[in-house]
Amino acid sequence: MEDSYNGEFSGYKRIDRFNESVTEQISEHYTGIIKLLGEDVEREGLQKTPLRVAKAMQFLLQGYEQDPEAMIRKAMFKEDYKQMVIVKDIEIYSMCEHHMLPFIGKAHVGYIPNGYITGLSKIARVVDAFARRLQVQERLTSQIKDCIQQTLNPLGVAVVIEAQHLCMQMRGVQKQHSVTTTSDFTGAFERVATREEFIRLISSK
Ligand SMILES: Nc1nc2c(ncn2[C@@H]2O[C@H](COP(=O)(O)OP(=O)(O)OP(=O)(O)O)[C@@H](O)[C@H]2O)c(=O)[nH]1
Ligand SMILES: [Zn+2]
Repeated sequence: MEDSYNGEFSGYKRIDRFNESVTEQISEHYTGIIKLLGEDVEREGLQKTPLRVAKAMQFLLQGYEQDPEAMIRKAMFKEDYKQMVIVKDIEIYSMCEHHMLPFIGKAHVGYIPNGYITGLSKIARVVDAFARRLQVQERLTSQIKDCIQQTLNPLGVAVVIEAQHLCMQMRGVQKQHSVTTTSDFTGAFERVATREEFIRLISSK
């Protein structure tokens, strides 16, 4: 999808234009899938649906085209601040790799700088870049943590994700209200007191 990048590489992909050949191929597959599911792909409402779905799926899974480490590395600033930085309530729209159905929730990310801070928006961009892939919630949590640890080399990183999985709500076990919480920590957050401070801060309204 070479032609879908902005000129200067910064880790982001332009999301308003997709590679035409890939879009066309995905679209053809969806035409087949819709037919196999018993629908008439020629009827008016469905004529453009395979194309729309092809674009939607590429949007939802655009994380493969992004480089989360590059996003942070281009916005690292020297700073002596050594207290906790927390970005909480970052919306997550990810796709369960088992059923290709969404899981939706919030990520809370904290780190304790060790000479460098990063732009706050970059934390949310890193979350998005990993979320917009076929995922399990556990791996998503760890990938966000590893990315921040490897780039900023902070004194510690903490990531908590709370999410609802449509594969458990719309189908399968059909539990409408279940919420899954995952967490992963490094460094200073392995100390109970530090971790508890983080949990207290992300729990406050
Ligand atoms: N650990 C984990 N499991 C997930 C996640 N998303 C979906 N799942 C689970 O993946 C499992 C796949 O189990 P399978 O038995 O292979 O699939 P299935 O027959 O469709 O399972 P049911 O959903 O129970 O009907 C299910 O238990 C899902 O709930 C996730 O992010 N993490
Ligand atoms: Zn699933």
